[in-house]
Amino acid sequence: LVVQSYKSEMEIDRAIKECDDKRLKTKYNNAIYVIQRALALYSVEEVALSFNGGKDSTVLLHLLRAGYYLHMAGKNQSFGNHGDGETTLPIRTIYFESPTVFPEINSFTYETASIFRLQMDIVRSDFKSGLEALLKAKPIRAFFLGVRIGDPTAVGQEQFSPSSPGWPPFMRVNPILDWSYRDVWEFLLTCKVSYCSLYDQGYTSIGSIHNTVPNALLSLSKSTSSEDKFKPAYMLSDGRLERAGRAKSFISQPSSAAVKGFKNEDYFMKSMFTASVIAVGEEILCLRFGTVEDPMRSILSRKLHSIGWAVSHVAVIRNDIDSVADEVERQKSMTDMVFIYGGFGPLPSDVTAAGVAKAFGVRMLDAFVEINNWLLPSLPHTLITALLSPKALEKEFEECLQNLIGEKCTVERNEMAKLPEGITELLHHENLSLPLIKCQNVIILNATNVKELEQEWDCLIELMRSCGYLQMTGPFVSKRLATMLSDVEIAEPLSEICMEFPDLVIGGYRESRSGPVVVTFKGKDKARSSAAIAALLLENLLRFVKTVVKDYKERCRTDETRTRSGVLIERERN
Ligand SMILES: Cc1cc2nc3c(=O)[nH]c(=O)nc-3n(C[C@H](O)[C@H](O)[C@H](O)COP(=O)(O)O)c2cc1C
Ligand SMILES: Nc1ncnc2c1ncn2[C@@H]1O[C@H](COP(=O)(O)OP(=O)(O)OP(=O)(O)O)[C@@H](O)[C@H]1O
Ligand SMILES: [Mg+2]
Repeated sequence: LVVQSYKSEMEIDRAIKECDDKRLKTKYNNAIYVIQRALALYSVEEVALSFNGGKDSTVLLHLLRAGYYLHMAGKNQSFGNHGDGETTLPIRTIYFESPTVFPEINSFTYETASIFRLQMDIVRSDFKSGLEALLKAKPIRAFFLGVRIGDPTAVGQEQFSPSSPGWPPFMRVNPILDWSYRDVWEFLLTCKVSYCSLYDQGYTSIGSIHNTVPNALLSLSKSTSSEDKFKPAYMLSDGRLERAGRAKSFISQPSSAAVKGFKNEDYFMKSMFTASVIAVGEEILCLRFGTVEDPMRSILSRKLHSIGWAVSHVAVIRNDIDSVADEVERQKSMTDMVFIYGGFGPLPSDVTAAGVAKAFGVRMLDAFVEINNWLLPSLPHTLITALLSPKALEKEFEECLQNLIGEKCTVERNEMAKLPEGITELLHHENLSLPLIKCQNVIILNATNVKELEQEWDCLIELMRSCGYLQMTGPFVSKRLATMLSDVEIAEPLSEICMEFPDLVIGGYRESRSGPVVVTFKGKDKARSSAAIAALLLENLLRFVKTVVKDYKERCRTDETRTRSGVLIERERN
């Protein structure tokens, strides 16, 4: 039995007011201000606390208790008291209980609800439909959430943010949006409130049982094993690594990115990792000069194919922030990973990073301030995957640039050191003079030619593989058939084969107007492509015979010597 330490809302307020941590006091006062604004805007029935037993929502619960107490005190009204000295928070609490939640989180949530006498609604469907049903049944207009800057879901959010398009209408109130990992632990420890026991076992951010492990940076032994002992979460000195115990999830979003002419792409894209490749630059677009070739696009696509990824979209766009932002915004939600290059160099015309920032709705960093003393922790080899603090990040990038171009860099250096705020990770490799920039699922490559691209790719693969960002699957195998049959003649048998082989992408193109139609079969399993080809040949046998007869008749009529007998020549290409 875990006995939670009970603290009254007055004690919470007092603990902060009496501590000598100025930063925590400021964060606390701001959060209380946001809570009080929300309580002034909405009635108690119209607000709800979104609570899931995580550390951030535990902070939020106690802030809300204190905030509600102060709000009522301001109105000279008393807080709900049961006469037994215990108080209750009359704000509805919502818990989305999932079957893959840690039992420790679940029991902490229920225990907390019981101790603080929360009216807790348990929702067992997904967030969106759960919220839809809830809003129909209850007068809720705003939810308090423990979202913090740096959380993947925080991008573009403010302390008051309306729900996203496509979600039911409500206000998201984020009182601890600007709190750091350290602030969260300062608060929990200063107020001496209970938190879920998993945080004492090395968990630093908790998702589902399938994607969360203790944070390896808290491990007490050198080699990681299942019997490892871990330090408690509050010992993590670098909060940027809070999510290091979270596996990256790369579930492909149902992709509507069409690869023209490919019949099975919907099925295919859903079961594959997909990437888009975006080239930025007037010179690549050939809009004005029409001369520069860009072999990088096809090389990048081939490299992606070689690790089993499908390239679902390739674009060349103009060198301006809005074009980059529009394209990145579309592609980042359509594909698993976006690779962007060009528009990036020691010129003030660099717009790629600014466009990426705009696509995510974040700012570019301005002038840099001194380096934080907790920058560059001694991480495994050359990789820093942390979400660096904006200032530190900028400085770090700037230093790399300075090493690279030395004294020559003047004004442009500062321009180049600007990076999207809060979403940037720098990927360092000893063979790269400049780190690669990763903004969530967008990778900004610095390469300006094929040789540089190949080197960056090798480093990227090594780095991404080591931290699980890029899932390698088997390479694609592609087989081709060339036929002199007309498009109309092959359409029907091909669509039948497509239905029979949904795991293959089957497409067709013409090498020239009068040349053969080339049918391509792409998939992970060579035997499946061969089987599809065999089936197509069989399917065609009858039509083939018919065509020969028809050709013969036509030739007799027109005296034409050219045969259209549709000889199928099998070629193979890996
Ligand atoms: C009360 C509530 C409101 C939410 N509102 C939105 C929203 O407006 N837009 C959105 O994309 N996600 C919304 N979500 C989903 C969250 O962004 C996020 O997916 C969820 O908290 C799960 O986070 P996790 O995947 O890190 O566990 C909401 C979730 C909750 C609990
Ligand atoms: N299953 C859920 N039920 C109710 N609210 C949730 C749920 N999942 C997330 N939330 C809301 O979203 C906020 C942010 O979730 P997030 O996972 O980042 O933080 P946490 O769970 O509180 O802490 P941790 O980062 O340690 O997991 C939570 O504080 C909570 O308000
Ligand atoms: Mg969580």
